[in-house]
Amino acid sequence: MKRSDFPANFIWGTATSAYQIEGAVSEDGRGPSIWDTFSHTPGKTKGGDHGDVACDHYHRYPEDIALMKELGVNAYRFSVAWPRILPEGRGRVNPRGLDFYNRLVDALLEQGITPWATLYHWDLPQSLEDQGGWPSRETAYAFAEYADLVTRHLGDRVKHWITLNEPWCSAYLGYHAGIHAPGQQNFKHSIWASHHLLLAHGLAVPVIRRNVTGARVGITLNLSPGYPASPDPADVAAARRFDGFQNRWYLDPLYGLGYPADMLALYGEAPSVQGDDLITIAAPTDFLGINYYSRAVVRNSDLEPYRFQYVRVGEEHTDMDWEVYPEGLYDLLIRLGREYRPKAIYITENGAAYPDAVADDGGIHDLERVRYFQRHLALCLEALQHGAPLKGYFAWSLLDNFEWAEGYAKRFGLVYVDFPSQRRRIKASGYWFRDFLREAVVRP
Ligand SMILES: OC[C@H]1NNC[C@@H](O)[C@@H]1O
Repeated sequence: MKRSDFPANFIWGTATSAYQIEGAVSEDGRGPSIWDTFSHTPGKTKGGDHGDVACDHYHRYPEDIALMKELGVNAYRFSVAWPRILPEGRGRVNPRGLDFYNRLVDALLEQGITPWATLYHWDLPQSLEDQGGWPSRETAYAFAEYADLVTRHLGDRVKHWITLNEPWCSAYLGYHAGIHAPGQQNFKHSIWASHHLLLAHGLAVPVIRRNVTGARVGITLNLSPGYPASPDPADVAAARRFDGFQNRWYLDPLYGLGYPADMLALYGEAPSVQGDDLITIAAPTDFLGINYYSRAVVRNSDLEPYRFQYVRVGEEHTDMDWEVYPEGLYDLLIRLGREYRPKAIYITENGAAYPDAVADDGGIHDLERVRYFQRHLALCLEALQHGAPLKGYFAWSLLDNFEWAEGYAKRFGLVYVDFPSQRRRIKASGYWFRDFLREAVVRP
């Protein structure tokens, strides 16, 4: 499998997010986000890690763009930090926050790298959380105002917009499991949050189209194909419930099907739908972003409310203890193409954490990660050849960074970051990606 097997106009990028790499959390007028609060709450993150400095990308972005250039990517997916733009979430605008993204976008374009901007990658302004957060409908309206402001300022140069990153994580991990910010454990709030996140997306789509000539708008979901642990009908039904919990709860409303009836019955908890919400949420988009890491294998369980239990399978696992299962990406791409028929699909994240270390020769020989990318890209190609509308791939991540509750111990980067010194070193996987991308470049 080589680059030239893919369409010549296939997008090849790397991805990051603001809170995971920027640092400078109190600089140039940025306000606090729920992740500032959560990561500074004792016991919430491994080793008390937080994003105060992270990869210091706020100051080092020229060096990081030079790394993207060296890798040979033609696109870069980053997120805009809402609390940098609107420190209180609404109202007062912070011009220095806007200026950072102006400089970032200009520097990317100067290097011939197409900017892909995610408007929300989990760093909700704390003041909005204080007023109810995503369980409150007001937050969806605040998001639409934020999207309007940002796209009016960057839309002349940024044409690719992802409204939300992984609303499932924001709603479930943040409001029910409680392992992500804001750390609530309230099922009803997580259902309301999921609805207001989708509503926020739907409200923002027409705003982005109005502000950005030639906009390409989509959303990014973290989707996992679910497989039953056995052919037992109880396990098969559990896999269907997992699929509803993880995938269909978001895909169905986004593609005009409303919330899945089986899940509404299972939950016994209706989202706070009002008026034309479901029409708003199903606003036509130009692409579906997929973040794929692994599959889920589940069996039946009486554990309420989801009534499935994960089963650990497979011989090979990453440092996150996620099974390496590239076949799941193929299955997912084929299913989505057939069942939801998105105009286009982009893999907006795919990658793996491994316990990387600098070897005596100064290199980082992350050959497991090289294999991970090779195997997943091979199945991307197969899915594409079998009709999946796959148009691009973003490796997660450009840099080792703040892996949320896992802190800095989980390294996903193509580039190794020595955090005390902030020195960047391209890993073997980065050099592999570079050579893969160079293969099809027509030499003058
Ligand atoms: O866990 C790896 C990645 N998954 N998707 C969202 C990103 O912010 C994570 O770092």
